[in-house]
Order: sequence, then structure tokens, then C-alpha cells
Amino acid sequence: MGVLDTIVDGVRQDLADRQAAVSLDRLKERVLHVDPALDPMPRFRAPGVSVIAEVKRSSPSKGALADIPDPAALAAAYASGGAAAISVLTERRRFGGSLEDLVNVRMAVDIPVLRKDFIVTAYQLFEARANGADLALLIVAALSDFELVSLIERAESIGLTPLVETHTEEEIDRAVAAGAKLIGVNARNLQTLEVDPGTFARLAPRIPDGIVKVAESGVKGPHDVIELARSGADVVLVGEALVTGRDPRLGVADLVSAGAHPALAHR
Ligand SMILES: O=P(O)(O)OC[C@@H](O)[C@@H](O)c1c[nH]c2ccccc12
Repeated sequence: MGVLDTIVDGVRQDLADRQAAVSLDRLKERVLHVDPALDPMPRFRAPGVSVIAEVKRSSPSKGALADIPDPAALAAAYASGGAAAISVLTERRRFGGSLEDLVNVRMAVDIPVLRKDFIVTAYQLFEARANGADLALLIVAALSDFELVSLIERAESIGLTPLVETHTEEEIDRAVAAGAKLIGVNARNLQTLEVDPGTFARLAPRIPDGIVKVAESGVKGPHDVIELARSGADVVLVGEALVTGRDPRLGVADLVSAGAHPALAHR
């Protein structure tokens, strides 16, 4: 069994526990009363590369990265550094996250928040929205075409913007056919967990104009942002470098200013 399948198995077990505790009807009721979702797309489409800064404690590839006792404070630092959105890993077993982290981050910032998890059912989308998320990650490799279309439509129907993650040209074609308007290219290979820095440049040309392009994983610093911008990235999603770096606010600010570099203005 591949890494992704193993992770999704664990996610389904935790999900079953939550579904036993909170009914879908109860979640739908909560969604009706939560503040309306923020739309990240205008900011993502604006000139310069937007930064999505991630709250990430650990990863299957590296194990523990950072303690993050106060995810709200980290998110506030990211926001003051100029992040366009915050990503919160809510997967528990491999990434050390939770819905509680999502709620705490939501209360701390007024920019869009992404629920980063392995979403395989509509229940998880209602959970995301009920707990204040504005975006939700959908990983093409974990879903059938039918599931992908259904989850994109369901997400949009409750105000969530789906970020549709791809790793290959074939997955990009599936994402486009399913109606994705925001597509991520993850440079981390799901089988080997290795990052191939050339992935975004290789795959981005396959994404049609008008779709917002996100470069995910392996961004170490300003130099990478400039390279990705030249390859057509509208947004970069950065976790490890920020949670292990010296200062999260300055870390984001350095990436944002690299993405606003005048030499990139002609692209
Ligand atoms: O820590 P990095 O290399 O900056 O990567 C961030 C993000 O791309 C990564 O956490 C990620 C991308 N897709 C995912 C799907 C599930 C969990 C995590 C991820």
C-alpha cells in the first residue's frame, strides 16, 4: 500500500469517531450560523506572488518539525508578515494537527484559512466550514473523478474555495475537467516523499490560463519564490521553511517581497 493510502486509512478511522460524535445534520446547522467564508481568489489573482503560510507540526517525511504550542500566535505572525492566507494541517496521526488548531487560527486572523487534510467525504467539507475554514484541500490522487466533481461542487455550494492538488499532467487534466479554478502542483512525490524542485516548472504549462496556480512544497526561501514566479506561479504554499525558520513574520515578509520583485513584473 502506498503512503497516501496508508494516511487516508488512518484519516477514515479518525473520521468515523467524529461522525459517531457529531451528526452531519448538526454540522450543517453550525454551517448556517458561522461567519461567511472569505474569498481568497482576488488576492491570489492580484500582481505579485501570494504566500500561503502553513501551520505544520510534523510530516511523514521528516517527523517532528516544530512544537507550535500556540498556532494562533504563529498564524498572527504569518499574517503580519503579509501572508495572503493561512494553511492549517488538521490531520492528526502524521501531521499532529486538529480541528481545534483550525478554530484557534480562524479566531486569530482575518485573512482566508485553508483546511489542509485528506478530504474524502462531504462530511469533512462541512466540518471545515463549520470550524471557520474558507478553503479546503482536495487531493486528486486520493479521489475518483466522481468524488472529485462532487466534492468541488459541494465545497463551492457552502462557500468554500477548493484548492485541488495535483502531482502529474494526468491529474492536472482531471482537475481541470472537474472544474477546478485553483490548482496546486505538489512538488513532493507521494510514493517516495521526495521533493523534486523542477516539478512546478514542468507541469505548470499544462494548466490552462485563467486558473490560479499554486506551487506547493519544498520552497526554502526567496530565491525559490522568484524561480516559481518565472514559471508562472500565482501563489506559493510554504510550511517547513517557515516553522523551522528563525522568525515566522520576517520569513513570510522575505518571501512576499521576493514575489513582488520588479524583475518579475513583465511575466
Ligand atoms: O513543508 P513544505 O515542504 O513547505 O510543504 C508545505 C505543503 O506543500 C505540504 O505540507 C503539503 C502539500 N500537500 C499536502 C497534502 C497533505 C499534507 C501536507 C501537504
